[in-house]
Amino acid sequence: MSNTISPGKPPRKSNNTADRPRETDWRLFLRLVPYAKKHKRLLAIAMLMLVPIAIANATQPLLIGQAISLIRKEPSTYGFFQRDTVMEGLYVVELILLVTVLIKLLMSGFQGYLIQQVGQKITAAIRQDLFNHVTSLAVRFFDRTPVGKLITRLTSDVEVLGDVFATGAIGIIADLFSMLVIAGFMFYIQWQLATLLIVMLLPIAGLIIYFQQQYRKANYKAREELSVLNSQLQENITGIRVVHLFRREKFNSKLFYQSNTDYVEEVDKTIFFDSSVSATLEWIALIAVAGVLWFGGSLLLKEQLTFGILSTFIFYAQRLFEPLQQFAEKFTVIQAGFTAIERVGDILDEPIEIRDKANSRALSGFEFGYIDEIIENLDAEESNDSKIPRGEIRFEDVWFAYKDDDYVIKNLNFTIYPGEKIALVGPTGAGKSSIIRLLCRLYEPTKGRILIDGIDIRDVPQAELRRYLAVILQDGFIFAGDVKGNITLGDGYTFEEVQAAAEKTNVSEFIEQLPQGYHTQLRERGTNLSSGQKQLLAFARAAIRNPQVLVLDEATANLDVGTEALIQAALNELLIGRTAIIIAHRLSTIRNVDKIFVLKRGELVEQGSHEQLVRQDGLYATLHNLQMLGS
Ligand SMILES: Nc1ncnc2c1ncn2[C@@H]1O[C@H](COP(=O)(O)OP(=O)(O)OP(=O)(O)O)[C@@H](O)[C@H]1O
Repeated sequence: MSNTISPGKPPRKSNNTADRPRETDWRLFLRLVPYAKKHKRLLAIAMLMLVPIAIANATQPLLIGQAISLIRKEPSTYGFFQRDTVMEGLYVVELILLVTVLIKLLMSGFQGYLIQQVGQKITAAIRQDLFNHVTSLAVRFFDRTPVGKLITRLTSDVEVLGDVFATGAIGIIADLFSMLVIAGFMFYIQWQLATLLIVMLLPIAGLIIYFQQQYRKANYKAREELSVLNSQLQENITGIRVVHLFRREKFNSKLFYQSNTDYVEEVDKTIFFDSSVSATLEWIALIAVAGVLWFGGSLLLKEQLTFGILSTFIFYAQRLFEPLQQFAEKFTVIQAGFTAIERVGDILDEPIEIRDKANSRALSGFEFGYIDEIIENLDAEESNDSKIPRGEIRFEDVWFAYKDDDYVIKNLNFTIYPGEKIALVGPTGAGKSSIIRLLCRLYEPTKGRILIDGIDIRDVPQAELRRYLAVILQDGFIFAGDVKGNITLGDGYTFEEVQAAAEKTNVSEFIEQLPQGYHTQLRERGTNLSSGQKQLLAFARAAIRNPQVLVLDEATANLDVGTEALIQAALNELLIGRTAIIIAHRLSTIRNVDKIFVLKRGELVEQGSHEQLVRQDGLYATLHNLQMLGS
């Protein structure tokens, strides 16, 4: 067996942490298109309704102007309204006005409902995609991303996106369309006044766009500060016991105060830009009316304009700026929505570092279902032991760094043969758990490769690899749900299989003592179980999966001596014909393994049986002697 202890040259690592450029609004908007496409029909109906709504909207000022022209018997009165009496003409005007009001009222309401419905569906789809994406990301991503930050993006950012639809802010599209129709009507009726209003509109639109951009920047920062705030909250809640035990309340409160103040400062900036937009629009609408009165008045005096048309334009001046004013109201929500798409997009764009190879079979001759076959063979092995032994693990020139060139595993070469029981020992931080993480492909080696039964683990689908290997950690993680669910973890095992797995690992007695046995509800993170009890469940969880390789990372550290002996007896049975890797600090627990690998600062410095290593008088012997002294 090859075992290269001398370290080679560390491999070079590429630095690919280039900043992603900020996306434009248009590109952000396009991100929603694939989601919107799924609701084409509903959206098409909503968009079609824009036409009658906008026409009804633009007709109303015209009708009011016509009523005035009728009363004043002006030449600008349309022939259609010139009836036998003025009153009759007015009735017609009012009737049409009523129809336009009804169209606007009913259609706007229905359109708003449709858009909100689609919006909520889109938001739900984005939330689902985010969840699926986040849970597929490599562990490395979670090392560098605080949980609170992720939770903010998954909950409140997605919620903000939902608000864009829920508050009707999306109606801005209808408002903009209305502006276009109004502009068309104005030019048709009186081009000079129409030009005046459009000329006033353009610089204001520019100013609004400027404020909008500033608001976006400030809002992005505010959301970042909120993430920091949430990370702190999350950290304090999950670590509440340590906070109390070490009296960190005041100290943490000060830290929180700082983050809270930073957040408020950023929010203040967003309020400033938001108010600037509202204020600008408030006075510009009045100036537009004044402009129409001044210019229209002079035309009227020269008898180039009638009172009817002047009144129509006064209404148009208001209507034209109305969408912009509404924009100001919806502005905050829309901009916050863009920030949310940007932040959510950042996560969705995060590449999935560890993927299954699309054509793994072609690359390595690996057959999909390989692990299934092994498991079948394992079942059969109990009665028939003529099968080829499997469960060989080989590390070939493996290097690994969590970040940059800070290698925690250096030039590792070893082979674990089928059915062998191996122990990894070494001082704290030597890299024992990192080896396990690499073996399960939670991280990829920076250099070198890991083989199971001669196949590179990168060529094995992750789901199969992780069924092939079962890992029991010191902290058995518990999900909210019952005991049975925490053993099956959503796989379709029957109740009998769950019971059998628990019996096989000697944990059935403990489960049956729980208030409702296998149906006892466990709280999130298993707060109603002791650390040892959580570990016991982890054994049943591993056993039911019938793994070929079992990894125990300080798996019995939380158990009392009696329970540990019981589990050990069960393990001895379970491990027959299977490969095992055991990490243990208490060297007495691993005395009987086939081989012990001794690690020091990521390097394999010694290997052999307990007796051989004690005789060798190296690091293992020192650790062993120290423990003997202590006991
Ligand atoms: N997620 C991580 N990001 C960065 N560095 C890490 C990470 N996890 C572990 N390390 C570093 O890698 C080195 C090896 O850690 P590892 O957990 O493999 O040690 P170990 O031998 O299992 O230690 P212990 O006996 O204390 O469990 C340590 O120096 C540790 O600081």
